[in-house]
Amino acid sequence: MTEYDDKEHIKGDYVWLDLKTGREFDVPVGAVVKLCDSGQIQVLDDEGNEHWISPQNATNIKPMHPTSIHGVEDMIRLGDLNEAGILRNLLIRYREHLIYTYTGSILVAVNPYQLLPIYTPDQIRLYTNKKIGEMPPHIFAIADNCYFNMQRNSKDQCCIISGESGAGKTESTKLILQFLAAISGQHSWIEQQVLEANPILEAFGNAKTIRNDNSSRFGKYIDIHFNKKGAIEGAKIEQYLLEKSRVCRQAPDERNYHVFYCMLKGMPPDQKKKLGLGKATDYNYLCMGRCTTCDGRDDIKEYANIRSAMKVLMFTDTENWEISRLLAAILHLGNLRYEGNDFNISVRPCTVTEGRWYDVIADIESWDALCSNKGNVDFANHQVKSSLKRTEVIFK
Ligand SMILES: Nc1ncnc2c1ncn2[C@@H]1O[C@H](COP(=O)(O)OP(=O)(O)OP(=O)(O)O)[C@@H](O)[C@H]1O
Repeated sequence: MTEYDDKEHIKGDYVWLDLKTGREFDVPVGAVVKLCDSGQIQVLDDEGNEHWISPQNATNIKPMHPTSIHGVEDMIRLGDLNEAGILRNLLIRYREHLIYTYTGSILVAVNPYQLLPIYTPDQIRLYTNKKIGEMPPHIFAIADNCYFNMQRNSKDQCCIISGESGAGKTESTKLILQFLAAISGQHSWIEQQVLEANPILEAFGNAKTIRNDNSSRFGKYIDIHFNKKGAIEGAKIEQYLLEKSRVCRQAPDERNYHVFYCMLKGMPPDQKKKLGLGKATDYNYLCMGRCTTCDGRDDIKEYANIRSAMKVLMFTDTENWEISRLLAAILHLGNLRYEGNDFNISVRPCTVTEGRWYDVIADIESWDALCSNKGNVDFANHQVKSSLKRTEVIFK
């Protein structure tokens, strides 16, 4: 027993309150003693609830270590280094809009779900060329540390960003890139291209899910190359495990990839006419989740951003048009309906009973490439009733 957990509780003391509810994630919460009256103790917990603790339940409260009372910037310093201590530390800091906290060299970020004024050019300047710990915890401090370790030691550096869906990984990645681009100096075309790759990747690889309106449905590894002077010279982005099934199916309240909705909202009418495109609700592949819009996302504006990012990345007009045609063909193909003709032979022909814009579908030169990528799929041996599934197989 330490000195601080051996004493009588008095008004104003901070304690850990273990309500022992038996529920999942049952951890003690912080509380402050409001009253001590003939053995009974009244406490007010961090969530604003009052509790009376009888002498029989006195073991439900334990004194709090002084480091947990007002929180610490580096959780290594917590006297109560346990789940309750960590969670309370993050909570009280979060309530003061301090979303970043260190645990040694690891940065813990709590998603604020609001734009905080902590990513300005002034903040970038403040965090440039500082040792970790010299300034309050910040994602810029981690980026700065990597950059200067790379320069000082001539060694590659790596940041791993992990967390559950919606935790803020994508935003953190963008902030690190923004910081590196700002401090590496020259503001070159290459730097611009590295930054502008994001809107394109997000358009084709992010979607609205029930947990995150802009959920990345793939993992990525971004390799940034710096020259000897520390300027960005190039980048390579590798993507892993794209959730291909989303092209054909979406869970309730979820959307397909952003690019489809952006294209239908933002493409000029004459181009849409050529591709036979209508509105999102016209396409099976876009409305399975019964959700074609996304609060807080402006698909028209996003389409303009995608197009300008494509310009920066030097996609030609022909390439842009081919991409639009491919996207349109996917949507039309999703609207086709089939009927089997003869179920007695192994290669079962079928008739398309419903569908329009065959020319857009048939005219896609890349179909062959798409299908041959699926090398092992034997279309002939699938049941004709699963023709719809076959269409999906092409996309997956
Ligand atoms: N630092 C931040 N400041 C303000 N808002 C943020 C911050 N980090 C995240 N958000 C908000 O939270 C949302 C979800 O974050 P983000 O897309 O980065 O999560 P994620 O971890 O990449 O999720 P997923 O694994 O689903 O892709 C963002 O769209 C943004 O609104």
